[in-house]
Amino acid sequence: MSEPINNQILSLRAQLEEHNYQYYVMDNPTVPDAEYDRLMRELIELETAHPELLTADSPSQKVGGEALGKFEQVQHQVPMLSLDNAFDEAEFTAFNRRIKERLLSTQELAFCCEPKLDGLAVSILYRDGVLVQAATRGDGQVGENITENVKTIRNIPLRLRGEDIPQELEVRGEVFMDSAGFARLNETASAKGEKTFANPRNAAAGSLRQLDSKITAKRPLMFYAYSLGVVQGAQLPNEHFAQLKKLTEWGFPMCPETRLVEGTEQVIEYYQDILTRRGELAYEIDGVVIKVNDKAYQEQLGFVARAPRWAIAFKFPAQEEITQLLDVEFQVGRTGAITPVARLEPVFVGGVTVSNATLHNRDEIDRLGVKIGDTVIVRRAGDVIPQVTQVVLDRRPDNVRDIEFPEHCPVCNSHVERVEGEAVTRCTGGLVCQAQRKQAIKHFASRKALDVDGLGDKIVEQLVDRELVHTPADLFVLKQGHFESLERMGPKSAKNLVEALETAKTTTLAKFLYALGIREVGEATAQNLANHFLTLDKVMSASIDALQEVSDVGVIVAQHLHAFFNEPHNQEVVSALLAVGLNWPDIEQKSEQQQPLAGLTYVLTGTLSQLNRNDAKARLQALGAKVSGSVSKNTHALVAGEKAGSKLTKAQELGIDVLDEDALIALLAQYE
Ligand SMILES: NC(=O)c1ccc[n+]([C@@H]2O[C@H](COP(=O)([O-])OP(=O)(O)OC[C@H]3O[C@@H](n4cnc5c(N)ncnc54)[C@H](O)[C@@H]3O)[C@@H](O)[C@H]2O)c1
Ligand SMILES: [Zn+2]
Repeated sequence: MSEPINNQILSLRAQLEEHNYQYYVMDNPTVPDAEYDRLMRELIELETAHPELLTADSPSQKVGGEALGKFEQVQHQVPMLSLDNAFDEAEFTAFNRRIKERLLSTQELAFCCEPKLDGLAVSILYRDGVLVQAATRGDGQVGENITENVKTIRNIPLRLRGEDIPQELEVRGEVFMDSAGFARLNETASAKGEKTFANPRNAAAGSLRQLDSKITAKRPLMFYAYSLGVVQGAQLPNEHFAQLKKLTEWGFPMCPETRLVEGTEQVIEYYQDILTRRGELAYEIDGVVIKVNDKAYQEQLGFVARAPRWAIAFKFPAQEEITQLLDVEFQVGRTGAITPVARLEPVFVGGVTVSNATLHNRDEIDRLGVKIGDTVIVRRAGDVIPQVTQVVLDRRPDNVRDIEFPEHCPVCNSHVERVEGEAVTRCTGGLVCQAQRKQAIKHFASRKALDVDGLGDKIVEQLVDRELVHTPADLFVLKQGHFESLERMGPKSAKNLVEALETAKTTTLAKFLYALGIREVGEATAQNLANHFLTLDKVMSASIDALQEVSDVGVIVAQHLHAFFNEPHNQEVVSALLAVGLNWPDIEQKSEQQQPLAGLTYVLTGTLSQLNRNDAKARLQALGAKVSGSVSKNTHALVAGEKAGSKLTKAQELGIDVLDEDALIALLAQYE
């Protein structure tokens, strides 16, 4: 009988040891805390049922973490312990009952309630009011000397303030990273292609345990004091809460949510209140810590192997859980962005059952290295949409499949486009895609586009929801009766709307191009396109290179334009718009006289100091010149600003005229 049990115990211990190593030594846990806590519970239950199998070196008996050899070691005079957990109200009441029995107390106890900050414990030693040493918890007996790093944390006093300064004072508390600082740190790291931290706790631990304190100094670390170690040469209050108050007088920050309460009912109220506000707090917490307030009682209760009997961590529902990635589907957003969505084996996390999580984009999938069938960690913090944060590689099954990004929009089947340097993949069917329809039609009718008077957002939404309008072209075939059927639409406004649509049919090429809602094509760009190409046909058939000759159009905008007009669905809508009668006056080609630089190609290079490059380009174009991106034998002249490079060399090789900025200004002045 006890043979298989012993094996089970040994296996649990081995798993927990490995998790401890990843978590405490590498600051890079491979499973969520909830999973770790379950394994620990299982171990403790087996050991309790079979006390003969309990050994002193079991992870259930030790404070996790060992001091790394790369740091000097610090022996703690008073051990730094862990905390026992209560996972629900019943476990908390059981804790209360146990201690009352031990204390032979029939009265409700006073408790100090504190958020359980998710960072790491440090001990900071002051001699005659000056910070002389700081250490991590380590294995509880021996920690790591991190004095220089701790000195860089802005809200830790280097010198105590106020009066009655003790000869020796050891303050303990949590070093943590607030949520905003954590997000910023990870954003910067991922922008640089560096490794990101799984959660604020690991970010805090990784930042504090640096050999170079200059690195620590750059990290957004904070500290809240929550207890005392050694104290010599001072008379302190004999209640925990009052001691914390004393610490604040000496200049230590204390968590502002700390409260003194009486009895279990008030503890539960406190727990509920903090749980409700969990998402609003500036930092992450994984529960609250409940401590017997009376120091004499604390002493009477004492310790077990790895935790005090007088305190308990009353945990919140986990925000990270482990589950299976069943499949990946692709959703199309209002603006055409295609987001991969993970379909998960449903799992209870962050207080709800989660079966979908976002995978953000293609880069994120690559970064995670995730495949369909993988075991993954899902995180749901507050109201933020659940995310897949990590793959548990140890638990990758053999039959995993790669995630294939679609080449066509899953909603409208248009081509998808991915612009270089952008993480997002988009549907190019802006005018037809059901997912983008409302947005596209609102934009089409907006004031700076076709300016359809009276076609407000609410009306567009109803038209789309009732399937009366699929593309902007459909607007123009609607009759008064269609509009009258909408909510809050009388015959008069319906009639006005039909007339407004009729009026809107006559527009300009620039407004028409803008109304199409092509990504990054604003009013000014649309105007430049119209001036440059003169006709819609020429805009639609222009190559990426030709598009870049237009002022204000760089390679990205050119790619968006090209992709848009090459999508057959969009071509159909444009034809339909022309068929229902959209029209605009011809743009007059300026006469030769007004276009003294007609037929000449200029290239701009280097930095211009008096003119803005785009303006210079636009002004040359207004005079009829072409402005190209590269020098060839067809180039009429090169305008070379400061620090001109290879284009200048090439122009010189080809014997092409080179103008400096002053010469360009003189040229423009001559004709403008
Ligand atoms: N995911 C993993 O692989 C993995 C591995 C090891 C440990 N863990 C997690 O760590 C836990 C064990 O770590 P632990 O031993 O540090 O215990 P703990 O984090 O559950 O509790 C003790 C710690 O709480 C912190 N704390 C925060 N606020 C406090 C306050 N107001 N008063 C007192 N202490 C406060 C202190 O740092 C203290 O050391 C596990 O329950 C698990 O959740 C996870
Ligand atoms: Zn689409």
